[in-house]
Amino acid sequence: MQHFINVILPIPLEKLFTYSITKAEANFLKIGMRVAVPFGKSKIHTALVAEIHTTAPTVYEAKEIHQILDDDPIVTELQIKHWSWVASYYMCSIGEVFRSAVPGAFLLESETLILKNPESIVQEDALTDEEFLVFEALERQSMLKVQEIAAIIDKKNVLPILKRLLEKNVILTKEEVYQQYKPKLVRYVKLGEKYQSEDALGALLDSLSRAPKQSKVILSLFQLQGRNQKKTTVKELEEKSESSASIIKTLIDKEILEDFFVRTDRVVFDAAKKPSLLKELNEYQEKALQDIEASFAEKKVTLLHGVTSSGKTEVYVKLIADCLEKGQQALYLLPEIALTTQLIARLQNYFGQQVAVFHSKYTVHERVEVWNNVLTNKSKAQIVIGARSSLFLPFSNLGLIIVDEEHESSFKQYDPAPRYHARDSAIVLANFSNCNILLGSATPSIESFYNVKQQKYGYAQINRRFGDVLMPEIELVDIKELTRKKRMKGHFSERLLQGITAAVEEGEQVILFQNRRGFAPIVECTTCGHSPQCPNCDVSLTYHQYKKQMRCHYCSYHMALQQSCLACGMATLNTKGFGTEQVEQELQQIMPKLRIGRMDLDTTRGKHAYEKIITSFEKHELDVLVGTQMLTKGLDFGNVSLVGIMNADNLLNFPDFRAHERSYQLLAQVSGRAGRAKKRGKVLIQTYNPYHQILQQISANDYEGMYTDQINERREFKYPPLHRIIKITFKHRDYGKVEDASAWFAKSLRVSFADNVLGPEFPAVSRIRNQYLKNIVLKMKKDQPLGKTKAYVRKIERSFDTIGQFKGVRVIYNVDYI
Ligand SMILES: Nc1ncnc2c1ncn2[C@@H]1O[C@H](COP(=O)(O)OP(=O)(O)OP(=O)(O)O)[C@@H](O)[C@H]1O
Ligand SMILES: [Zn+2]
Repeated sequence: MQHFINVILPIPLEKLFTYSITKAEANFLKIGMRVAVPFGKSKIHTALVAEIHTTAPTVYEAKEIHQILDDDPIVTELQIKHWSWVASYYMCSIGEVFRSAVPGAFLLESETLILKNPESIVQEDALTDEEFLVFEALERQSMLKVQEIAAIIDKKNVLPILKRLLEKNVILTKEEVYQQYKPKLVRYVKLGEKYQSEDALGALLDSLSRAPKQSKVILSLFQLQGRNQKKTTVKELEEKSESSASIIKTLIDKEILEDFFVRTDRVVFDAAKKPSLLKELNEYQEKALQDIEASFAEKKVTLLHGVTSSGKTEVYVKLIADCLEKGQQALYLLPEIALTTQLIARLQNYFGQQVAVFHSKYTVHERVEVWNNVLTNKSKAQIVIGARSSLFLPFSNLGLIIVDEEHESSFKQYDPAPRYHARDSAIVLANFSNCNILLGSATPSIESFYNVKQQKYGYAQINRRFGDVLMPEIELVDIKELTRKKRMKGHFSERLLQGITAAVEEGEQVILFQNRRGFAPIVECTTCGHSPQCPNCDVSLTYHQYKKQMRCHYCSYHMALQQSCLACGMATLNTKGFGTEQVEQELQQIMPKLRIGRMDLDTTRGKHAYEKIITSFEKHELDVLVGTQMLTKGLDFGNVSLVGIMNADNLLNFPDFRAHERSYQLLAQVSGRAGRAKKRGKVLIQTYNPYHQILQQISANDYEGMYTDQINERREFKYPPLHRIIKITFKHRDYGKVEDASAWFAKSLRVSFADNVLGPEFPAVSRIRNQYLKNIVLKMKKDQPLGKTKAYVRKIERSFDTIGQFKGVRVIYNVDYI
């Protein structure tokens, strides 16, 4: 009898590929192990075993596998089941899900470039002979392909060796080097082990009396440590003792000093610190908790709808504690992990070292570590906090998923495939894992609230803020009149300036929100009307005053600000619109004494930049924080009494059927940062259109009213959650090709779906990085069988692929989203 495996290759192949294996291999292999397989012209790929069987493929002859890479599965069968759901629902291949789900180091192939990890301190005696050979080869040549390494050490089976070296942090794959984020190691010193006792120390100082420079180093170390009781870096010691690196090195060589390295950015929890007791819930939180538990008992997805600062996090903490008590794992999904230092600290405070953070910005090594800890159910990874990709971790005993801020649009991945929604995929994962799932938000998505209304989801509510602080008072400031009468100071109304002054005089803090970064979104010539465009994208360039640059926010294009118009040559360039940078600058001019900070993509690029701004605002080193929507995400500042929204209108006029819902959510979330701890907060919203329905609903805190309006609109215009949509995007450098390809596709779709096909239409930004884009939207009734529809669309795509004229046009699917 012959044996075969079907494997998942990390590439966009529609089908699993079959390879032949020996009987012994069949006995050894398990689903979820990796194998190295030949694919295409002499290429070796890492593939994942998905099925083991005895049926030979009919249309091709199965090749043999190259080798087995794992001793135990690294992926569970449940994951494979979940990944195939993701692939089929979001119309991509399971290989694409596999590729994005596992750390890059799991996917070595013959072409992968390997290099030495420059940050790592390698203990050579901890390496096996073979590992050492690889290490040595990389000392001589900085970068080698996997197949070259195989040749050097004369071994075909090189992948298992590389796998171990990756785990030991000795080597890196090339992709990793290109990651924008590099971990930083700081070098510290302490007194050597031998000199810890008084006697030994005395003897040492005596013996050093003839080496004044060395003894000065030792004395400086005492001074530094004595004063602040903390670890001393080599750099500090060098400066303090006015010595050189070589003197310190001599002392280290003599084992009088000992150096050690600490990663500065890793989320480490002080093991010595005792976890805090959970807070006692108030009666509203308690009631919500009971409702959630009752709903869990009925196996329902449950929505916790609690106003901002109602203490939802403490309810999650209770549920997590219960889950751990049952010996199960908990997953805490967040929209953007970079923005959550506050939350991580809060959870570590309760659960100590059981909290693991999974983060795409972490090194491969760290991601592999979390992966393995989750797989083997280590105590270090009982709670995983992570952004959307942590959904793909190898949980073996998942008891609870929390989707915090479930309404957030960043749960949707747009590029590359899988173009999935993490909340919806989490619901399916919970179902497959038979575990509880809680969605939480102060402003639930229309979809989730609809499911509550349909009684598909359970529901729990907290209507008041913790500590009975009132919801902030919201005031709309009509700036249309003020602008006409020229009574604005820059972009500030008198009312807003008064508010800021009053708050700051009381020793309170202010948050100002503007939805655009940069100084001004558009530069326009007042003579000829020309405004500089990005040469690669169909958008105007944004003016950034600080760098005196015009920048494209879609690609990285930038140019120096021109003195005169490129079209007509007149020196009449003017800015239109405004961004956070301008808000900051104007306010500083109006109130020079104010301490103002700014938080947007431009000020938070460095790894710690974000944390720094938050911390200095928390410590009240700043009076005012100006920022983009980064400010909205779950921040908890006690001293903010005023939130100012500079201009609500640009949010509302977005060309997306979710624009009004999003505006409501965004405004409610920013407003929610005001008055959280003691006294009632105030929100001032500047707008040209105070009668806009959404602004009225925001002022009245009327979520239900907003929901009713939106659901009616969605019903009328056939949008989710009442209808399903698939957006099909066509992409190519050639304008004409995109036109023809999309027209052909739309015509084919119309044969079956008639009026339910919209477009093709160019999106608002119809060219990005020199690629033209055109969209078709397919709408479906809820009861129309989804699988059949998708299969039909795929069939059209297959015919499309055979048409030579459309070669190279990319077809991209987005399900449920536009
Ligand atoms: N039971 C409790 N005992 C003491 N303090 C509490 C309790 N519940 C909440 N708090 C405090 O109230 C504040 C608001 O709570 P929390 O941040 O959990 O609200 P939230 O509902 O998650 O808000 P948002 O949706 O705006 O992020 C926090 O500072 C928190 O420490
Ligand atoms: Zn561009």
